[in-house]
Amino acid sequence: MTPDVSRPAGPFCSTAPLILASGSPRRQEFLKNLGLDFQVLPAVIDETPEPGENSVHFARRMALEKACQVAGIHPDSYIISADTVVTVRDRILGKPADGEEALAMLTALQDTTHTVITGLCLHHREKKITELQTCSTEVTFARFPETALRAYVATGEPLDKAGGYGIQGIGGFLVRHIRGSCSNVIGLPVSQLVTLLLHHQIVAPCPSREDSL
Ligand SMILES: Cc1cn([C@H]2C[C@H](O)[C@@H](COP(=O)(O)OP(=O)(O)OP(=O)(O)O)O2)c(=O)[nH]c1=O
Repeated sequence: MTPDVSRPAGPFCSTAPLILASGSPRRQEFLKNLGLDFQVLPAVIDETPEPGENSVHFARRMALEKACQVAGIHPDSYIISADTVVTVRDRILGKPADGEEALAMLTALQDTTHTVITGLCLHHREKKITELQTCSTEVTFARFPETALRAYVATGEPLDKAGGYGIQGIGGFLVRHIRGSCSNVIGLPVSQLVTLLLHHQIVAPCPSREDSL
């Protein structure tokens, strides 16, 4: 593989075959920034909550199902998967189906605090390793006129994102306060993930980086 010279080398190196079971460009970017070599293999699963299922259970179940599906094809690799949902007043908000649903989600989040929950899974079928964790972040939105929300939806940014916004992009204007991991809101609790990867010795600090100080 040709190294990407425009990107500074990340602080870690992979020590085992690693698969990201996600089509999310944000999750891919996080792993690239860490310096990891990995393959991308998005899982295709039914992402519908069971009746009465709470958000934490749902996000964990989705992350586990994504990992297990890809493990069926690659039982000899470590698989990372995640699922991010927004929850407000006991409702689970996934990705909006269209602009109208995105607007309804953003309206429900106005001037209030919601929780962003990510289920994170690290799985290796042959080694019988399944780590399933949760990360929660509280996000408080300001209030804006409906015309502003409509104009934001028209940018197209909300459509592939849970809750109908992207904190890392234009949607940053919606957020008055955040408590907890920001990377978690963007789809991957990176600090928690690196702790897991180091614990299982799947990544190591990159020796060339350590020596170049
Ligand atoms: C709230 C919020 C969500 N998101 C994204 C993170 C996730 O990619 C997405 C939630 O959908 P997910 O179903 O978690 O992930 P995905 O469909 O993008 O990818 P895959 O199912 O293949 O793993 O919303 C942001 O990028 N910024 C935000 O501020």
